[in-house]
Amino acid sequence: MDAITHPPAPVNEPNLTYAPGTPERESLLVEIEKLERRPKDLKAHIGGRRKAGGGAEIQVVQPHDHQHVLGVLKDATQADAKAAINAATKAAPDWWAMPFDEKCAIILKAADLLAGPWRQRLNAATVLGQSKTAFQAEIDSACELIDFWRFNVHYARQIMAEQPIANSPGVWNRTDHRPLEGFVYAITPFNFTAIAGNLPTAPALMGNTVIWKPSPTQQLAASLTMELLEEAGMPPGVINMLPGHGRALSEVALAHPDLAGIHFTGSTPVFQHLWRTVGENIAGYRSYPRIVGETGGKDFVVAHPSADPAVVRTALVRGAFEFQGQKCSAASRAYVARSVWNKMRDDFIAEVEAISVGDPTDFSHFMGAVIDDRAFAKHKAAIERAKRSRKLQVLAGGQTDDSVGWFVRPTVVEGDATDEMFSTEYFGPILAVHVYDDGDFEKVVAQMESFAPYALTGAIIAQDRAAIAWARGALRFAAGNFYINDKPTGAVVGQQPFGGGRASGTNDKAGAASNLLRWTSPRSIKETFVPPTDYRYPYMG
Ligand SMILES: NC(=O)c1ccc[n+]([C@@H]2O[C@H](COP(=O)([O-])OP(=O)(O)OC[C@H]3O[C@@H](n4cnc5c(N)ncnc54)[C@H](O)[C@@H]3O)[C@@H](O)[C@H]2O)c1
Ligand SMILES: N[C@@H](CCC=O)C(=O)O
Repeated sequence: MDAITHPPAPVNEPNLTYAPGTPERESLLVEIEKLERRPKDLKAHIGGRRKAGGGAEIQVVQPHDHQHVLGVLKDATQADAKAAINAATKAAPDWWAMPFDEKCAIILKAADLLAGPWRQRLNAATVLGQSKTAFQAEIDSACELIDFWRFNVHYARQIMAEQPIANSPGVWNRTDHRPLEGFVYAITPFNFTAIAGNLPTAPALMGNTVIWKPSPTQQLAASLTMELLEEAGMPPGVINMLPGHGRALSEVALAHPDLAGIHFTGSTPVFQHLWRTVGENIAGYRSYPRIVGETGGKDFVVAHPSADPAVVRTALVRGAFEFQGQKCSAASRAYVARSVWNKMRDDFIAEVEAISVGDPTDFSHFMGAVIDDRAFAKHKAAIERAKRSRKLQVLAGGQTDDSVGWFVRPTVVEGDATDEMFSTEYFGPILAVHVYDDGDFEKVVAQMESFAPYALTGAIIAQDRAAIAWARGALRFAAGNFYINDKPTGAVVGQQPFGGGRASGTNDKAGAASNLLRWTSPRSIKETFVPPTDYRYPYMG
């Protein structure tokens, strides 16, 4: 019989500093050099075998040096999709039968491999493939993914232990936390290696088999994550990874009767397209697919007249421009009281103009390049429109250059709070600032609360406790992650469960029990020890 066990309690993985002379800095550079040497063949993983997809070739390049090819993948076709779904279906019975402790051990081993021998390989892939600085890669592809894996094991065990609290005399009630019946389709974004690693593994930990489609621009780190999981002992067919754009894959997966769930992170329009397609196909599924999606944001910082200008300045620089503003949580609109703005404006603009942008393998840079030519064109168009607008003024940045890499300077635009700058997600290093008269604090909060359709992250910066309390209430539904006197980015697994409402997603909170619960379908079991043998009740006399 299985014992009731206690795996190690989760603790957050500490961030390494990468300061000059540290061993982590040296070993990251060694891994960067290895990955840069020759392009990697980024194959599909289907039923434990590596296989080239059958579609068109796609090159994965360094965003900060777009002539430098890191790897090549082939877009997955409908035939690849069918093969992957068959592999997931075939692997399911053995995976269901595997004891839960063994599933936990695979995930905990993956976390330890990543904390140890794989750390710098995955960080190097994230630096090169997604143009993250060493520190931005460390908090993502190392610490956050390790945390997701360790904390998910902890939360999954809490779910498994959850049992009915009452039993009538002679009865034992139990809950069987079953996986879903069918496969889970995990679709992941370019911007976080940790999110890409979490979305397929969370349903797998709960006993499901998975089809994983990473973003083409994150494929280098995704392929290494898959290799790491195989080294940790993930059995063939439990997670099947198909590279590419996903269109052919979705044509098959979203129409398949065994689609049991979608675990998505990415933009709001793509999520709405997936949901709409599921709606159209609803009569054809064996069960109602679970749909979990964390999507876009237009995240805010509100600075009250009592705010410390230095705190506002730092929260805006880090919150808006780290990783080129390509965090769903990035501060992209700020509302600053005029008295505070007057004290911080010049220092803030000077600080933004001094930010160094370039190849992130040069550790002196604070920012790298934006992810691809599409993102570059979108940011450039938004900046050019701001330059032409009479309602807006570009105060800092505004320059773009795609000759070597897709570089966009951190840009600050001041102006009218009803402009689309304050409601559209550009997903780049563009911060819109609205300066308001100190007496208009409550009026401005009322306007910005629902001006954008999103509700992901937001921050209030103030020293006046009554203002903080009031804003916390007034902005209750405006953000799923709300910060007081801090930047709106950098949620930590186990500390600030992450996700938002409104157009930002289903708010199932990645890395929390509420997310894992979506990948189970509980069965209630009642056992009667001495069952009745006479159908008549006592009242019948
Ligand atoms: N809320 C969050 O937790 C969170 C976290 C990270 C990123 N995001 C959001 O993600 C977006 C940026 O990431 P992105 O550019 O990778 O997003 P995206 O929506 O362009 O792509 C996300 C994924 O969907 C895939 N995809 C697109 N069409 C598809 C289809 N028809 N079938 C299957 N897959 C398809 C893409 O290839 C990619 O793998 C931003 O909007 C950002 O706010 C949100
Ligand atoms: N969880 C991350 C954002 C993930 C989205 O891109 C943060 O809190 O900054």
